[in-house]
Amino acid sequence: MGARGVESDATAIPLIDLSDFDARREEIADELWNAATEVGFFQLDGHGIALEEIRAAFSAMEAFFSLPEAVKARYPLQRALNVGWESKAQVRPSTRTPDQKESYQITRPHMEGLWPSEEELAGFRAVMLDFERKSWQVGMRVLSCFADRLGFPREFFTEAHDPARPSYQSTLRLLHYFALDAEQAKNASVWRAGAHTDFDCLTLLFQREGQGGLQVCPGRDLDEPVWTNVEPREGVITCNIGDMLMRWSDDRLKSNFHRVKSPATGGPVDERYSLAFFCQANRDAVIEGPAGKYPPMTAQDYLQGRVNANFAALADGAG
Ligand SMILES: O=C(O)CCC(=O)C(=O)O
Ligand SMILES: [Fe+2]
Repeated sequence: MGARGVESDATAIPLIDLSDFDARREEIADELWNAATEVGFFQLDGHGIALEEIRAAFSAMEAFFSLPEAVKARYPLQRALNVGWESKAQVRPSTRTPDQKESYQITRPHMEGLWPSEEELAGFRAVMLDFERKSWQVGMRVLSCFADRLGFPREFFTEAHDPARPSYQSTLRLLHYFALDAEQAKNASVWRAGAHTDFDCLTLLFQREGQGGLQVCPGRDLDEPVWTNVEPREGVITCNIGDMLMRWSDDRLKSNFHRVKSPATGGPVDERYSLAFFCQANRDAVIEGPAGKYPPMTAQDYLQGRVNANFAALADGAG
């Protein structure tokens, strides 16, 4: 998975319009189900988050990452709680080198002492909390369609991702991929984000036009992966199914590999920003599929198992 691999644009990433949701629920649920069972990736339009709100979140994120390193370092990543700032600290089993990026994680119940002060960055906290809530609403809408199709009560996943509970662990992640000089850009072992699947139920990704690089590999077990570019479109949300929902659906919904490659321009590469919202079920939610394919497990134990497996893979040299 560390190699550059074959690239093709043969796989279409479905674009699904959520507008007029209540009246069109059945039709939308069909489209989401087909995309999630076949490709594992889809894009959303008509989702109700205004372009100005998305732009405001990107501006606030840029302002955060422009703070001096010494200020950002006051809010360091707390791995166990998935909050705070890291830089070049994420190593993937697929590449074994640190992703060339910095990120800042927001997980509502655990932010004490981790917000930059109003003097350091006025308005940041309010913009981000608002954006987190709006992203959550879109995520829950999509998950309610999967609940219908899986035979769960419609609000089943909304209750499992309840932000009012201390066990809430959905996360908004701000991502800044560094500019690369020509040497780094052509170095095959320099990765923006190495190939991985997400651990959560559903990921919502906001990208900027002209700042591409996300590639997906539909078909989880391919020995020879074929990578498809996901073109960024402003205002469109790119979604993927994560491992937690794959397990919860008895493997019917597909969590697929994806990565962020530096574009092969032959020269230096500009920086890139993206925003990801991870719908990750509350720690005490019990993951149990309708057909009982896997034994029940809490979301906390599930995630811990995944994190441990990643560390083990890094330690024993498996890719
Ligand atoms: O920045 C991107 O386009 C993708 C990020 C991603 O896959 C992740 O953070 O899990
Ligand atoms: Fe991801």
